[in-house]
Amino acid sequence: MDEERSISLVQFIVNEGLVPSPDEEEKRKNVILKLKEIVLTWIKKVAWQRRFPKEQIAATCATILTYGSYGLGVHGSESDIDALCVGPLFATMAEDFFIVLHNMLKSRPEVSEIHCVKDAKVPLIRFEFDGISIDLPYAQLKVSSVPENVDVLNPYFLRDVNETSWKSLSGVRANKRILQLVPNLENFQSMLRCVKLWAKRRGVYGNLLGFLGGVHLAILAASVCQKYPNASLNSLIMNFFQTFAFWPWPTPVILQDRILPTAGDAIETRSLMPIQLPCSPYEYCHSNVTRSTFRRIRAEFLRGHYRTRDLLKPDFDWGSVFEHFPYPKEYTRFVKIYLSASDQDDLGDWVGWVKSRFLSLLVKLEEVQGLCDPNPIEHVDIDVTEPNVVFYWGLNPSKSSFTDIRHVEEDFMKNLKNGYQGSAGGMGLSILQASQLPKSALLDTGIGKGTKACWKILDYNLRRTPTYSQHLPHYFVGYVATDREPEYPSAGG
Ligand SMILES: Nc1ncnc2c1ncn2[C@@H]1O[C@H](COP(=O)(O)OP(=O)(O)OP(=O)(O)O)[C@@H](O)[C@H]1O
Ligand SMILES: [Mg+2]
Ligand SMILES: [Mg+2]
Repeated sequence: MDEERSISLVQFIVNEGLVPSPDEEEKRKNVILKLKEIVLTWIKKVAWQRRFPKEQIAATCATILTYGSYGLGVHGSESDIDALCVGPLFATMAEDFFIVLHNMLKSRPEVSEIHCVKDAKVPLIRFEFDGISIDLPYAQLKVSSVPENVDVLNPYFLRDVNETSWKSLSGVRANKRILQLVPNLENFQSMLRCVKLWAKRRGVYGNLLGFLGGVHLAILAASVCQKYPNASLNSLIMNFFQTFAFWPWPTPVILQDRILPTAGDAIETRSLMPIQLPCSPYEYCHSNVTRSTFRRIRAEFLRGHYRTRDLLKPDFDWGSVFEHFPYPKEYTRFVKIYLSASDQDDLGDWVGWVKSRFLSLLVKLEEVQGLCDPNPIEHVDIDVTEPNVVFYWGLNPSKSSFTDIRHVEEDFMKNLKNGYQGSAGGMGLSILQASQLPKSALLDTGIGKGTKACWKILDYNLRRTPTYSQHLPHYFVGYVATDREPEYPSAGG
């Protein structure tokens, strides 16, 4: 039974198109090769500008290290490539990276949509290369040349690195450690692909809305793989749900590591779901989990457990585990968040900005409503002529008297206007009953009948190509920008 279920799960992953084709893989490899060539040319140019002797110019190198879902080998066709540029001590971030390298990239025919993201905790250049979205942060090592496959777990290379570089290195270091610690890489990768799909379908994926991000799920999955080194894919998934359905939060999830953190590395536990990064200084992986999202995530672990625990269930079907979360069935009331702008370009920037501040709206709604479920699915009202994006978040049914949402709207608008550099778009909040939801919101979850939807659904979690995705502004990088950093420590993000 166990084996049968594992086989059907592998088939399920393939049917869902989660594994990129060999052609796509080849394309990604080529992009990385080209990026490596570009940074090599760049570093020689910088050395030449510094008037270094010829031999030194010849000897100096910089490199690219991949991390994120690509680095773990669990990317889909829509995933970006997270690529860290690692340079030697003389190449500065402010000028050599953000000006010289930026200009070199910009002049390449393969590159489009290039933005500098300087105000994030992990500053980066974001662009499209041959149509693949790239996140390129920078780390500067205190060495005169960086070997192509530099070992960023080796203390020699980490001497005296500055704080920003340290944060930028954290994603690569954590990934590398995870890959070293999992007993069976292939099983881990298949498992993580499933877990990510499950989290997206059930509406509990994404750091920006207080759910779990790719790195959190990777550590949770790896911890189960460690505990059950010989388990099949099916058993790993079963154990994943069982483990976290009953996990005694806020006990942190920690990977078993030969190198144990020392007492000096003590970490705070203010996070509701602390998940420790598996590399020094063993900080908690930054997350935005709130009271509401905590409850939602836990309920989903439990549901997963109930759906998978009975190995002998005769009509077992993986499809039911990965069903879309039926918002209109689960909630009677919704808050509608309507965002608009005068053209698609402005809308892209505006929506990205608003999303980067969504957490404050969530916390506010939680305050007045006790519970709020931020559904990440984006809709477009095509009955309205102005470019727009609409969200529907589930609300606490027992607080039905709450209909005046104006002060929440005012508060949030104030927050949005603070620091926005583009031309601010529109934002409106209103309360809807489930029966007032547009048909597409019902269709999306398989509840509605097959009537023609007058709304278009953009699911940014599953597809990275909504109308405005080319214009994602620099604030929307999956990291919370520095000016709204929460109090608890974080690494990398
Ligand atoms: N909150 C965070 N805390 C620590 N590291 C983070 C955080 N957010 C992002 N990172 C780092 O950046 C990497 C890339 O993030 P990204 O948003 O691209 O997700 P991903 O895991 O690559 O998934 P996807 O396939 O959706 O791109 C993560 O794997 C992690 O190393
Ligand atoms: Mg990524
Ligand atoms: Mg990324």
